[in-house]
Amino acid sequence: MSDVLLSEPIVGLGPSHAPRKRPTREAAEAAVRTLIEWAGDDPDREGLVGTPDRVVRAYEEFFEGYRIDPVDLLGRTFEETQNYGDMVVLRDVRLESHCEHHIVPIIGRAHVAYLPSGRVVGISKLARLIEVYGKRLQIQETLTAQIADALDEVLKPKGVAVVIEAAHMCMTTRGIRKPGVTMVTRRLIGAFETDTELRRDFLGSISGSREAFG
Ligand SMILES: Nc1nc2c(ncn2[C@@H]2O[C@H](COP(=O)(O)OP(=O)(O)OP(=O)(O)O)[C@@H](O)[C@H]2O)c(=O)[nH]1
Ligand SMILES: [Zn+2]
Repeated sequence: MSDVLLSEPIVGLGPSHAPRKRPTREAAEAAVRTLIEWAGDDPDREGLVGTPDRVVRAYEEFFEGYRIDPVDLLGRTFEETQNYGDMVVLRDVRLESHCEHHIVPIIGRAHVAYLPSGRVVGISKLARLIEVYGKRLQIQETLTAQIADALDEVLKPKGVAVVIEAAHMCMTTRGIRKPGVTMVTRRLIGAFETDTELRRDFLGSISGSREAFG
């Protein structure tokens, strides 16, 4: 199997995302073919003959977050805010990721808040930040921490809060098979950690938010 250098390196904050080599597309398709055979089917039958190509294209979509730099994403900020200083909350952002243990979906919702110190970021960039880290192989704790830390490091606000509620298909469709179970994780930084009233405000503003697991 010959390796080619990624045209764009895997990027991100934190030590686990150093630029890496990745295998060729042909090698990736061959691996899917092997998995089809492992499952017990014939990769040459009509219905499956295009599947390795489709799976590799799906992987490009599921994991495109490795090729997007969250720092660039949050780079454009606005300072003309009439000194707006209260918290900004984006709630009920649908979250789609893949569990790094079984490579099956994690589906849920994320709530992100920050307390600006002068600068604000375009609201869509918060949703994009969730996507960048969601479209990588993850465990929910790391995903939560990465989103919060990126916002904190780039925007340098007075505080950041991230809450994720998600269902893990590796727990619902296999293994222990417990449908309806959701995992809740949170990362509170700065004022959200130290100011009890602010934290209560934030948690109140996301409670009773709508269902997003469908
Ligand atoms: N903490 C945490 N655990 C996760 C997450 N996603 C999946 N897991 C768990 O990761 C664990 C992997 O356990 P292993 O014993 O190595 O794998 P396994 O034999 O497939 O485990 P089972 O799922 O229990 O069948 C399982 O307990 C999963 O439920 C996550 O986001 N955070
Ligand atoms: Zn899993």
